[in-house]
Amino acid sequence: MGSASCKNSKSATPAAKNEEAKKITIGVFGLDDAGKTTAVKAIEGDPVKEAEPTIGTDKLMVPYPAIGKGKGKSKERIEMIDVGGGKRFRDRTWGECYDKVHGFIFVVDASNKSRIGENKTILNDLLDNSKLQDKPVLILANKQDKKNAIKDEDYLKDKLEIEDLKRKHRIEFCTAIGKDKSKADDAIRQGFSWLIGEIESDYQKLNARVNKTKTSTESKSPASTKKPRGRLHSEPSDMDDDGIVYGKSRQKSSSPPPSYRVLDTRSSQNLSTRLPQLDINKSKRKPSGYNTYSDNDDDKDVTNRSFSRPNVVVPMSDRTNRASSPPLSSAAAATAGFNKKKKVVGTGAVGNYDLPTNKSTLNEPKPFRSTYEPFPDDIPWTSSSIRSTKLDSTLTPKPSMINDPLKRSVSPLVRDSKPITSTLSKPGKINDDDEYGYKYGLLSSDKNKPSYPSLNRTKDDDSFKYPSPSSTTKPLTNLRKPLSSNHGLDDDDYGRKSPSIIRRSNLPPPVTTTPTTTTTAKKTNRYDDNSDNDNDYYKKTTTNTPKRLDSDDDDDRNKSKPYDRLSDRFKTNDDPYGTTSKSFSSKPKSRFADDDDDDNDKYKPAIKTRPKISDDDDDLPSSSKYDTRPKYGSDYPTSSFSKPTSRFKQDDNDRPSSPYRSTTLPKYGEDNRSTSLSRFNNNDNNRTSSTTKPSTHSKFSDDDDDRPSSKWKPSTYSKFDGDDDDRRPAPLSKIPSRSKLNEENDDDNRSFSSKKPSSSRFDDDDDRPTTLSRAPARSRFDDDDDDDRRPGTLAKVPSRSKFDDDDDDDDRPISSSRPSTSKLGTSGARNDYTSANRSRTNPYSDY
Ligand SMILES: Nc1nc2c(ncn2[C@@H]2O[C@H](COP(=O)(O)OP(=O)(O)OP(=O)(O)O)[C@@H](O)[C@H]2O)c(=O)[nH]1
Ligand SMILES: [Mg+2]
Repeated sequence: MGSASCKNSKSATPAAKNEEAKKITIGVFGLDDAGKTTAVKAIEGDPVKEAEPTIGTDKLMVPYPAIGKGKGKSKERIEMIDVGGGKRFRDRTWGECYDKVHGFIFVVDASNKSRIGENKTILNDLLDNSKLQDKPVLILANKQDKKNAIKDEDYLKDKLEIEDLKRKHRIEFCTAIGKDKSKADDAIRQGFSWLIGEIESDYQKLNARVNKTKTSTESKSPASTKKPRGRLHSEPSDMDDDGIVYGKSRQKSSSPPPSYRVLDTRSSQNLSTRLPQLDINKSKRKPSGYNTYSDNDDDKDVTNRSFSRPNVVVPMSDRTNRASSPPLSSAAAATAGFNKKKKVVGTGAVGNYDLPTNKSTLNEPKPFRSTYEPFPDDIPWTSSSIRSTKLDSTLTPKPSMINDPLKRSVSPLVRDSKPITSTLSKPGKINDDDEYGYKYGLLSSDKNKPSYPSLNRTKDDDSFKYPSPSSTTKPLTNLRKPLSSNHGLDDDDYGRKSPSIIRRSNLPPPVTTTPTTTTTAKKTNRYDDNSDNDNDYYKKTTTNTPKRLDSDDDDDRNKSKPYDRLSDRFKTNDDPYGTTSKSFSSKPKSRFADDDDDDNDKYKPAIKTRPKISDDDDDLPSSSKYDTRPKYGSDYPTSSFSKPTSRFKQDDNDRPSSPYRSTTLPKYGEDNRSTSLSRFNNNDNNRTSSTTKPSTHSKFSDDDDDRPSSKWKPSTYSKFDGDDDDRRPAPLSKIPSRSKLNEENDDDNRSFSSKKPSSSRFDDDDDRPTTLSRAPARSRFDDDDDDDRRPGTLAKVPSRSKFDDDDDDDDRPISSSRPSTSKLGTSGARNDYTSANRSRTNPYSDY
């Protein structure tokens, strides 16, 4: 590493001059998710299928292209400065590279037309920058493998507004993720060769500029003559290359890192004297799952790449939600005010707080916990107590309260309601649970909105990449929102405002049996299996459930006179979606129908009126009264209702369950097991695997049987139910991965937990109900924040690729699922996933 730099041409010997002539530094710029890293890796000869989002800057050496005489045959290397494309990086770190490069590459995701305007702005800013003036530029119109990619040069130039570009430039239409693993796409190679050739042709001039800048920098900071070792890019500076004065705001550890690299032109020493000391090393945490980042400052870890990731300095504002964050040292405290204003300390930081390092396992749950931690869990929430509470009208949580996070946090009663919702077997409660998760975990959808711009491929994906407390919750939010919005259940879910009354009144006389109907429903019903699973799960795990259900039912009965059977109310659900319409087009509805079924009868009056065939309740003790269940046998698609909720319930184990999965799965009609999902079926064992578990039980397990589980049960359970603690926003791992939803490939399910699964799922319901495989919603996220996308990590998550193909246009919704994947520690998984998806389509368009 570091070959690029530091020689002063004036003092070089002839031999050194030759050597020096070979030192070329190329900057690689472009928006996040454009494919910069992928392109660089291709040039390096180490192609990757799924590059991690770049944080800060990354340097690596690539072979000299095979141009000129003997070029490419030597050991000469060209330094590539691969920058993170996130907005924060663009704003702060890019500028540090401008004067170091002899030329640059600008990578454009040609398939993402929605960001073409952004590309135009960024590119023109680069072209207008004096530090890059007259430096040759290679524009790579990447992702040509995607069908909607811009392939016309004139068109692209027009869009980028570079028709009149005078400087040396070239546009290559390429596919960075080449098919040939051994070599880069020809267009990339040719373009790179051209670029190097142009630089060589004007090397003296260009190199003089580079050296001049270096000399200038060195003279400013005597300390640099000592060649302190440290992070190249993360070193704070008083002024960035763009002239932004950070001055005191750029704080860093007073004690220089163990090593400073030769290339570091910043004076860490000066900084240390100027700035308050912040002993951040002690609090340094290595983000789990983050593959590329090395916490170790020691150069021993340095191979041919350097990361600019600085020690994590969490902005005070961010720390507020992180109970586990280590206390600030006195020095840190002294600078806290400043940090608070700036939010970012140090250059590297471009995102300090964007970095995954901010998060730790300890931190994850804190944010949302804080709201209700004050309320001890010592309250014996037994089923009976819950029951009694529920019965007590005064204690019954009102939808408004439930929905209002503030109220909940303040009122013990509200909190109490939480357990109720989570534990009660009513189907509607499921919604509540979701609500709960939504409200608390994600309430912050805005507040917690990940601030890891570059990390995420998708806007919201930040959390994926780098799961943080806030980020973790996000998925839920997304998930929940769509549901509620679609069905108008948002806040009313809880309200099962005695929908039963409505039902009962409206329902026709109960149909005792319609075996045929049942059968049909089963086939068509995608949730069939799911329900079964849930049942199994509950059998084993929850003993009280039946009771609760009963009691609940009883309540309903009390209210409703007309009911002959509990099953009646459920039946309605089945009919509409199960028996009558099997087409997936109806899926969206059916999904929700299932979820809501009970509570939501009000929403589906039509359905309710239909004769009820199903015995959801059958198994339940209460059902005995009605005794409907045996009639339909195991085939009955009970699961559909409970499914959504049940999923969460089973999340006990940290595995990311994806509630959505059900939506994606086409298989509901038939034997669940036969479907790809089958792996999840019934295996109790599956639970052991984090990813599969949730899905397995709730959705897929098949107990076709009638066992006494109530369909509602699933619904009633909140995702978090299983774990007492789980009600709170689960850690990322728990959160259903969006990937699951999308997954066309069963295999990939486990690998990702995505934040946004839920939302996506609903988005497309109408449009593409039929194919489970699709990642429905992704588009919806795409546009949210261009910059922000990608959870920071994790999310870059793996998942992004999944979405890509669905909509070429949308392209990446957000970042990141990457992070999440990596964070999850399943980088491999992510890769798998991406690769699998990639074959289909473009992973993420929007970053
Ligand atoms: N379909 C397709 N996907 C690509 C291509 N090149 C890159 N990608 C994908 O685009 C995503 C982003 O690639 P990266 O190389 O990480 O993009 P980047 O510009 O380095 O992103 P940041 O580091 O966040 O700035 C990854 O999922 C890649 O697999 C391509 O030619 N075709
Ligand atoms: Mg990158």
